[in-house]
Amino acid sequence: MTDTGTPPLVRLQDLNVKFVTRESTVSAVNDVNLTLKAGEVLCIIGESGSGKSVSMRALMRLLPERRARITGTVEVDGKDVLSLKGKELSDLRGGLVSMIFQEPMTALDPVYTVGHQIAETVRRHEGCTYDQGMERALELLELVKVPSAERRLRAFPHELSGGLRQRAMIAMALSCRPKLLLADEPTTALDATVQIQVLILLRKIQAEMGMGVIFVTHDLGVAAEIADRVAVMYAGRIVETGTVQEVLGNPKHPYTQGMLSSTVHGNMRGKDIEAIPGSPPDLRAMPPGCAFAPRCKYAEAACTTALPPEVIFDAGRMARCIKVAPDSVRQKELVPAE
Ligand SMILES: Nc1ncnc2c1ncn2[C@@H]1O[C@H](COP(=O)(O)OP(=O)(O)OP(=O)(O)O)[C@@H](O)[C@H]1O
Repeated sequence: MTDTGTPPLVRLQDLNVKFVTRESTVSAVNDVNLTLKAGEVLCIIGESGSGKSVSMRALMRLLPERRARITGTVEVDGKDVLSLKGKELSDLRGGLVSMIFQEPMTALDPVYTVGHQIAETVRRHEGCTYDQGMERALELLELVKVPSAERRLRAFPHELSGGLRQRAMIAMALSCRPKLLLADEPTTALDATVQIQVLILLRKIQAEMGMGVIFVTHDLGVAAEIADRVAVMYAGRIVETGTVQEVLGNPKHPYTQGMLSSTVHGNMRGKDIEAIPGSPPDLRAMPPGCAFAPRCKYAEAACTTALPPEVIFDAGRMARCIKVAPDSVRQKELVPAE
């Protein structure tokens, strides 16, 4: 439950995803706990391979069913996503939840005009006529600020610039009036000016529609721009959560601190940028203790033998690090390694 007594829009509880092949098992997502309230923007940040996309895909059940072993609880709008079948699952994907990606051509079909694709989606979803669908397509292109929207309805995706294609994909994603939008690095491929325009637009539409958004990025600047709350992932685990101000302004986990000091931001002229040494662990052979310990300048012996507990500071403010835990927690709650 949220503090207003309503169930959260998204609840992930002890989510684990393993990819099993004959040769190896990849622990891509480990014991992830997250909630998202309706109308809130959560950014999941972390470097490549940290499990951000796999967590999003688990939410929409878009992982290869035979290879991906998913355990735990995934609830969206009170629905138990992992047990949905057939029509219930397509209602989730085509209505309640929408997803936008870095590459718009994964969502847009190159052989149909932009207007046709949006109109068809609206027609199927709302049971209206094709012409009504086309009217809504026009409204949606105007909503995402595509200039000369009427003319762009008749354009094929390849006739649009990268920024306009991104806007067309957002229009398409909004066409089913989703309660939840999953955004997987949707602005990463755009140049900085276009990126900021798309982020501001998304934030505005999200607030107007009261839509929940989970936004995946490796870019702290993007998180600062769009997020209400932030979850930092490292090697498949959430290592820190909090409001965007708390996490970026007062990071508690050494990994978050390292990411911030290795990022160029504000007026850094004359200041050193400090890269985090080393690289993330092999997800096929995870170390027994904290996965960040081999790269952490504060690591002590205990960090390499037992998994650090989630240290909760306030509702929603957590860091998984024994260095920030009070002594009582350090003595009692160190979780033995599996
Ligand atoms: N279908 C799959 N089969 C096997 N392993 C996979 C599969 N999909 C993802 N993985 C592995 O799961 C791990 C997490 O991947 P994920 O795509 O979630 O990372 P990410 O944080 O989103 O990174 P990026 O920013 O590069 O997209 C990676 O090691 C990846 O190789």
